[in-house]
Amino acid sequence: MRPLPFYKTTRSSIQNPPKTISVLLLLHRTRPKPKKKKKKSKFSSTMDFQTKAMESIKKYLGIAASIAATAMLVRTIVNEYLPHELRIIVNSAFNKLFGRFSTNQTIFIQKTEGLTSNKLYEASNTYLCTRISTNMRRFRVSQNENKNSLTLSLVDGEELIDAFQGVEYKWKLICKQKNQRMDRNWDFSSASEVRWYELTFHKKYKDVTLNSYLPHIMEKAKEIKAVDRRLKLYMNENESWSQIDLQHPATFETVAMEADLKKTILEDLTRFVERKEYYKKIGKAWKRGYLLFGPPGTGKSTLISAMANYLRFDIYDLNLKEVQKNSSLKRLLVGMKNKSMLVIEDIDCSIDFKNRDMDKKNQSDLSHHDEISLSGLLNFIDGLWSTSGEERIIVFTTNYKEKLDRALLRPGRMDMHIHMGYCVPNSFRILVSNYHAIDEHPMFEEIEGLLKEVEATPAEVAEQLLRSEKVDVALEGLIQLLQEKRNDGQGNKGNGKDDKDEKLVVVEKKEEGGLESSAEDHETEVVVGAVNC
Ligand SMILES: Nc1ncnc2c1ncn2[C@@H]1O[C@H](COP(=O)(O)OP(=O)(O)OP(=O)(O)O)[C@@H](O)[C@H]1O
Ligand SMILES: [Mg+2]
Repeated sequence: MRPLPFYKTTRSSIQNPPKTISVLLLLHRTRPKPKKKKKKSKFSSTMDFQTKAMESIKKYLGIAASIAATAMLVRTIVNEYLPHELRIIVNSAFNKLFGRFSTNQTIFIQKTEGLTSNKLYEASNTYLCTRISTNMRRFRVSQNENKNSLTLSLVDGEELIDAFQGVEYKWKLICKQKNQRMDRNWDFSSASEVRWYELTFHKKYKDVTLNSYLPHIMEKAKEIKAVDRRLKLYMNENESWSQIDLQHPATFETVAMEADLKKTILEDLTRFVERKEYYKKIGKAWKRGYLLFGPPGTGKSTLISAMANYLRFDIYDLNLKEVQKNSSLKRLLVGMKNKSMLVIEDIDCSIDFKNRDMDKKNQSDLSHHDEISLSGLLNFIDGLWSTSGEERIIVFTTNYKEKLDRALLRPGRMDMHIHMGYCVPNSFRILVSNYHAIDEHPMFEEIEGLLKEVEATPAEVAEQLLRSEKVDVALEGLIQLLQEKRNDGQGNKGNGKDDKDEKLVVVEKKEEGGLESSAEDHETEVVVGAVNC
């Protein structure tokens, strides 16, 4: 017999056990001995194995989750309550410990760095607005005063997944109220809130992130801002520029001109902005000149606005009558920003430009030394000014190309000469589609026939089209105007000053002496879209 636990075993007690003990003894004796189990395999069946495996996984996941939760809790407490120095020590210990197990790396992009704003944060903000999906659980929507479309953005704590060159990036915006315990080094600004982005990616893509992804975001943000920003129209008063928002709605779609010419100009502008490296290589200032000529009301100013809207360039409308001296002119030109257009309208009459010989005389005459002159303007545009900025377009307009000084027309000065002519059937179709949104009408045939006979400017045609919202009434008015012109004989083709066989002409002076020795490098004359009348 085996001794009972906790009972003092004496001979007499064994022989005469107390009553309760006897019962227990009985029970103890009568309890069937546990049968020895046959040795089985550890897992009786596959099911058993799977269940055990699941249980173990659950157990370990549970442990891992509770470790992570505890770690997060400790970390929060540390960040909230510990003094700065201690916090750094504890945090770096945490990072060392958990960093070993993590394959990810996280970059913090704070809104402010010290007192200044962080450009990378601003760029990320702009960039991420374009990456938000409307399928996200939560996102912010706003509408800017200057924009027609809605802007979507991230909300605090929401994650956004982005991809770049096959790498996945996780973005998260964090906003925190600043409190006294918050690290003073964290944010010096007076804002009551601190914000930052957390950018997480696999650590093997650290180099791609720093060398390609972040620069890509900066570049994209620049492009987005360029499209969003309001264009400015600068005008000179005395020696300084004053600015207003440029709100001219003209686009290349709405400018009424011959299709081939339009295409040529568009391609030329696009090539110009894409050729930064080429200009650098040939050692030429990154600028391009356009001379727009044609009768009043043919769309020269409209085309300038369309060019500015297309390139997203500000316009500097230089009134030369306001400028007395060459030195003032230089000051104004130097004050221009990059990515801008210098426009001098009616160059032939905006200043009493004597011919260049007179200019030379003036320069030798001390009394006229600083007086504004054509050579002063051209030399400055070609010389110092060109090298002080980038991406500049210069546009001169005139109603009388033949009156212009030869210096203005010489090759290399104005790269393209664009003739804006009277309204032709093609331009009429664009105008009528702009104003009345129609492509066909029974009266078109008569109008187009009349336009081939008489000279009417697009401005005149546009004015008629605007007279009534009813297209029939407007077109009848236009027919009447064109018939009157024909009957008067004044506007008949062949009589006017703008008597040309070609409605639209581009005379392009190609760049000379470029390193790229191709046919392009020779001076060429291109006639585009000649429409015989
Ligand atoms: N080619 C065109 N395409 C579209 N609209 C035009 C065109 N030409 C003229 N218009 C209309 O006529 C108006 C006057 O045109 P714009 O001021 O562009 O002519 P301009 O050639 O600059 O004249 P000016 O020589 O007198 O300065 C514009 O506001 C526009 O409504
Ligand atoms: Mg004009």
